[in-house]
Amino acid sequence: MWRRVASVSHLFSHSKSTKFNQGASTFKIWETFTSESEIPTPSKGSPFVTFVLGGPGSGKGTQCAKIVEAFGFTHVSAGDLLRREIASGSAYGSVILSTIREGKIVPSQVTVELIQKEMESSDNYKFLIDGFPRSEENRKAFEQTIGAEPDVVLFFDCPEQEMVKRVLNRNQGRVDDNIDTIKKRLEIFDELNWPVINYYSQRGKLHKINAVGTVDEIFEKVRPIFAPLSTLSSLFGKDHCEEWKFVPKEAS
Ligand SMILES: Nc1ncnc2c1ncn2[C@@H]1O[C@H](COP(=O)(O)OP(=O)(O)O)[C@@H](O)[C@H]1O
Ligand SMILES: Nc1ccn([C@H]2C[C@H](O)[C@@H](COP(=O)(O)OP(=O)(O)O)O2)c(=O)n1
Repeated sequence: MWRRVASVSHLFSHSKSTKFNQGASTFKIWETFTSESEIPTPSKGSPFVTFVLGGPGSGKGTQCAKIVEAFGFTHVSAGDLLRREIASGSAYGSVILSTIREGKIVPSQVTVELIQKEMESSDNYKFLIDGFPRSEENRKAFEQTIGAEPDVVLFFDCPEQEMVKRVLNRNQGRVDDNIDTIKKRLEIFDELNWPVINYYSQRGKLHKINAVGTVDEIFEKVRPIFAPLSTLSSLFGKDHCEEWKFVPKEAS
């Protein structure tokens, strides 16, 4: 589905101590990583995908905004896409609304289709997929439909009490930000999201982040995970984004 116009992926396959000569200077990249398994290694022909996991109110959306600002990702929030679909009055709208109201998970086919459209309409190659996958069914549907594995998986680990407090204070008028629906969402999170978290943990892709603290404190734990991407920018300048640009297959 995706084609890389030109690739610099070979840079990602070096170990953390690789040195690059640039003029008089020698750059060492990946030094913020502590192990090989933490190095993002986008595969040829795929977008660079980061899944952002965590319970309701754990701060996923807040941290995504910081990552977008610092590292130029495109933020694709599954919850926002579903809410947009409801607002658009589409055929799926009423089913999505009642599912969200009950604190349940919308069928994967619907969510993956919305994510796919959003990715295909973007010029970017770096995506933060926020609030997805929320279940093994979500995960498998994405892999089958989009044909991509995530390069990085973030998991914002937050105590339940803190999540409840944050959601009740969110004040965005969401139909699911009330105590009854939150209880249900937390139950569903416990039941369906842990298998996904364990799956990526076993594959060495999971970055578990303690989500308690100020927004800036938490972001300082997130920043090193993406540092190699900004090292690439400083080595190659903004044009490297163009080199990585993805175009839909049909247009190639
Ligand atoms: N570190 C934090 N400390 C306190 N409140 C936070 C923190 N991060 C986010 N929030 C607030 O908590 C609420 C939920 O955050 P949000 O990013 O929307 O969570 P999620 O996307 O995981 O549901 C928002 O009102 C947000 O402003
Ligand atoms: N992969 C997803 C993501 C969200 N949803 C639905 C169910 C969720 O309770 C709502 C809101 O999701 P959103 O990620 O915006 O909110 P929280 O992280 O739960 O605060 O959307 C879904 O069905 N499937």
